Amino acid sequence: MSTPARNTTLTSDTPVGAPRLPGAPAPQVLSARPEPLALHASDSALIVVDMQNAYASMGGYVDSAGFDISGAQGTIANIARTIAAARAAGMLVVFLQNGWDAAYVEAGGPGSPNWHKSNALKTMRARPELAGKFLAKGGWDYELIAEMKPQPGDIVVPKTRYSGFFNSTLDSTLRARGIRHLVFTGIATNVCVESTLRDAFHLEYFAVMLEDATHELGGAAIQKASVYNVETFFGWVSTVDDFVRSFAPSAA
Ligand SMILES: NC(=O)N/C=C\C(=O)O
Repeated sequence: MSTPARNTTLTSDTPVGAPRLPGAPAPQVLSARPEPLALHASDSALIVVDMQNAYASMGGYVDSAGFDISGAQGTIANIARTIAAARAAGMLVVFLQNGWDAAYVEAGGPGSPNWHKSNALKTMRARPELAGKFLAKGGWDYELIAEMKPQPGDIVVPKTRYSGFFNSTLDSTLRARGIRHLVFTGIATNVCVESTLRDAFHLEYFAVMLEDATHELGGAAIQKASVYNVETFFGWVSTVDDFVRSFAPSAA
């Protein structure tokens, strides 16, 4: 028996996806790597991760903390296109919203690794003039960006850590609706998108990330590494064009 060469991505043309119940509608086939995915709008959700001023707007947390988000505008346009296609197809749209109460109790105190690793909390401690500004519920930084306002039928799930599944209603919200496939977009590819997608894998969801609808924190090599991780270990990788072609062909 031959073993695959190192760093070779195994591919196949046969679509994969969650088992289908008898009588379930025929799936769409989404072109993806390492193989196509078979999913239907009714058993899938579009997950829009943390498209808040903190992560996508100049003057927000990550910009103020020194990360380069100059490329985020293209990502915003691509996510808006994906949301429109999902809504047209009748696919559930879920917005994750990251942050804490205004007193930062939910952020954890010094006994929490989050208190030590969160660059929002660290930046506010280093620059007291910014205290209370980042990721606090009720503030501009916490708000979803103007281009991504939820519409009736969409669901907003607040979260307090990088993974959208941790201490949140996300899993029960999806299971109650029979969702088995998750389509990931948002910021940041290598932090909250990947953390949530990894947890999705462990919770038996089939997860696909639209690589041109995500933006990294840390540079192009980080984006590439995260895409590699998803494609090789945790799920599938596709593009906005392929998603729109599969679910809203008249908009493609
Ligand atoms: N939404 C994210 O990926 N967040 C990344 C870092 C942070 O929230 O500090």
